[in-house]
Amino acid sequence: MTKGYFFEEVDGVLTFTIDRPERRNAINDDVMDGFREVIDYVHTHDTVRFLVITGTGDRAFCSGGDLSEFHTLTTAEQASSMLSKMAELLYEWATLPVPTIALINGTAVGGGCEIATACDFRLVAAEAKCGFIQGTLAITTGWGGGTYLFERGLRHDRALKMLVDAKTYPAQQLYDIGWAMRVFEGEPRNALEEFIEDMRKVEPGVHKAYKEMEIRKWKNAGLYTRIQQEVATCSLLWEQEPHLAAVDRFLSKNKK
Ligand SMILES: CC[C@H](C(=O)O)C(=O)SCCNC(=O)CCNC(=O)[C@H](O)C(C)(C)COP(=O)(O)OP(=O)(O)OC[C@H]1O[C@@H](n2cnc3c(N)ncnc32)[C@H](O)[C@@H]1OP(=O)(O)O
Repeated sequence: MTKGYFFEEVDGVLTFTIDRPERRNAINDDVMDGFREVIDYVHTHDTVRFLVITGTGDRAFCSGGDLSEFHTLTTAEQASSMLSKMAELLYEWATLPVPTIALINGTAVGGGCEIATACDFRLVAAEAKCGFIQGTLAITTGWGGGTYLFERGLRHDRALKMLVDAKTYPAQQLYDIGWAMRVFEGEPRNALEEFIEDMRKVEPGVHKAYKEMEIRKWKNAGLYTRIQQEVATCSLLWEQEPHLAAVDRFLSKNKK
């Protein structure tokens, strides 16, 4: 029985894999515990030069929060507890002293898009589609993904459109609007190695210093507080009838 994730360090590359293909790699509490473990691993192993996140299989990178588990959360307070837990983990992830790379092997929706946006780089498989579909469930992003998106340098109208469309975009469009840095064909691992080839030649201390530059900017811009406000907004929407009904519709559709 899998824990729902696994991670392995090979030649300085630490790869965290979400391993719940039967749920399109949805995030539940066990996988959140995996995020905790892998973040702690980075802080205690200076051999790690790059942190990569990907998903098992070729159907999905991550389908966001596990609706079959999180549908039991019906109040703003209950939602906030789960959302805050993942938002904290993603903030620690985003502020790690190594380059972080989302190796998007398949569909990334909802919180899956938020996780990818919390990474420094996004490499997207040519057949993958990604989207902040939270709006179809009558909520906003709630793990910090909307706040990170406005920090990633996309033209404002393109970033906002991604959120308010609440739909998936094909890989090429994700590249054209500046969310994806690479679109790749074939083996994800090959695309990753090509992407980090030049970075490997640079001292880790230089990477750490550049990450610290961005983290200082985020601290001056009150990023962490803005993420907490995003969580609060999502929590309030979470307990409203439109969200609760949308989740029930998804679950009853899939109970066929
Ligand atoms: C703040 C973040 C926020 C949160 O919840 O905390 C969110 O992430 S909101 C967004 C939540 N996620 C979704 O609404 C996505 C739901 N899933 C889908 O839209 C599709 O499954 C998709 C597009 C990811 C893949 O479609 P595909 O046709 O390839 O697969 P199926 O829909 O047939 O799904 C296969 C199987 O997986 C189960 N599944 C998929 N996603 C989830 C999920 N997020 N939570 C729980 N279970 C999920 C689905 O029910 C099917 O199960 P089965 O028992 O085989 O019917």
